[in-house]
Amino acid sequence: MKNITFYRRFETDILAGRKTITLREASDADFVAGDQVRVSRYEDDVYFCNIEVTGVTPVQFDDLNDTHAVQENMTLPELKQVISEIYPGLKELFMIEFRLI
Ligand SMILES: CC(=O)Nc1ccn([C@@H]2O[C@H](CO)[C@@H](O)[C@H]2O)c(=O)n1
Repeated sequence: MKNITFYRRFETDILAGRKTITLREASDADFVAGDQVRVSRYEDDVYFCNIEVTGVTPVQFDDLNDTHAVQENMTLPELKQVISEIYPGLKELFMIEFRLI
């Protein structure tokens, strides 16, 4: 089974179904719809759930909108700030949509 990690501060939102996408750089977006993926925390690799990927779509940083923010359980300025910290200067992102399984 493939694996993906999330920063631990997002674990609660993911488990509650409040965060249903993640925006990643290309090297971290090697998934296709239907993939079942093991999810663990980035900091300590502790497993916390499995997800099914429901879609992978390229998205430009400048095209991020309120729908993306809602799917991340953030405001749009918060989301842009978070992404700018994780991927400084990166314009081409990939939206990985998922659901808990
Ligand atoms: C090693 C590494 O890059 N790990 C990442 C990368 C991203 N993300 C989250 O995805 C969304 C958009 O980027 C935001 O909620 C991010 O915090 C994450 O949890 N863990």
